[in-house]
Amino acid sequence: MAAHILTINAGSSSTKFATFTAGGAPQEISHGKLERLDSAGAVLDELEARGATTQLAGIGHRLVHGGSDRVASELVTPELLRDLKQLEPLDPTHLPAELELIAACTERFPGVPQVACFDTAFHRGLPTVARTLPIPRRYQTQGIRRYGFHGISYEFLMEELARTAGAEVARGRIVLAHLGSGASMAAVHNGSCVDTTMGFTPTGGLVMGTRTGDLDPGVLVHLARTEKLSADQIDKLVNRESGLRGISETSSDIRELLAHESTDPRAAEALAVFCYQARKWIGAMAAALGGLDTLVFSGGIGENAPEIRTRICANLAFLGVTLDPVRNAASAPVISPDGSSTTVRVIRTNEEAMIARTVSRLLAR
Ligand SMILES: Nc1ncnc2c1ncn2[C@@H]1O[C@H](COP(=O)(O)OP(=O)(O)O)[C@@H](O)[C@H]1O
Ligand SMILES: CC(=O)OP(=O)(O)O
Ligand SMILES: [Mg+2]
Repeated sequence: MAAHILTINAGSSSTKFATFTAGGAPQEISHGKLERLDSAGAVLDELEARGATTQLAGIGHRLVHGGSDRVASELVTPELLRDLKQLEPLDPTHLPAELELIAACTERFPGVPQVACFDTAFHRGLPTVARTLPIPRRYQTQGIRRYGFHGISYEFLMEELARTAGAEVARGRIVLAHLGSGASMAAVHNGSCVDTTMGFTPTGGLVMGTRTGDLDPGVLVHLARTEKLSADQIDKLVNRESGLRGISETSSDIRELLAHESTDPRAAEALAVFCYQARKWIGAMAAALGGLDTLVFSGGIGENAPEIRTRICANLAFLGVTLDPVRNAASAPVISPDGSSTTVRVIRTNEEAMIARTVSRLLAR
């Protein structure tokens, strides 16, 4: 059996993995999804059982946070791991588990090169005006600023857009909407990201499955005082108990909320807030770009929920955004009518493929 590349994408709600051919453009051999497993060891046991770990030429990992210094993918070294360990408090939802997986791979597959791909790298060129958070300047030197996330997905979407719609379209004013259990948007012009909804952590921006997104900081001050919430309790509140789950009191999953919205007003309200906020953020990103040529829907929700896309795009005709109902219902590659001033697209993201391409490129050096 020929050597292959294994990619591991440890997201907040699941771990996705895939294997690809090594050498040349990576072709997918297999992929799968693991629901939450308790330990990195258990993840690797499962991958071994599924035959994903034989003949490894390299392993690629998604790392949600790379801090200020990691602006491109790189080979995993002990120094890199030491640096990343320092960043753990910035993203307790993703980073500790990701670093544990790398350590477990080092132990189990000694000598197999590993590559770290950072979600933050796509946003490295954010203009100062977009990356500056309005707190005292001294905190900037501690790295407190907007980073932006989902960058591996955005990189893939941009490559797909250039491949399917052409380089000129990919240079235009584009809003990429990655709507999954974590959700964010990026505003891209001339191939560079000029703004994004997530901030210092993946808790910011749009309302999500279990995360608040942007929230008046005064709410947390109030709760810290009245309920004496600790930092860990606030973390749990804003990352795991809020968003769609918090509003609906039942589920963080759009499918379940859609199934119950006619009988449960809380589910209906959660969906309404999600779609309203997504629409508002598209408007904000379009304002950052000075107009909109292409809107891309992606992620589990963006790719699979026509009803949600319809509700998000309602009232966006002033931006040139309209949907063709038949195309939208089919989740076609283009879901706007012919001749629209703004083209609305659905692109299935593939973070694993993007990671595999990166591993292949770095191993070829
Ligand atoms: N057919 C569907 N209709 C509506 N929502 C869907 C559908 N399939 C998936 N989703 C939504 O996508 C979310 C998961 O998105 P995904 O991008 O796979 O997640 P992750 O952020 O874990 O990578 C689910 O919580 C669910 O709300
Ligand atoms: C950055 C982020 O929120 O990732 P995910 O959607 O995979 O949780
Ligand atoms: Mg994801």
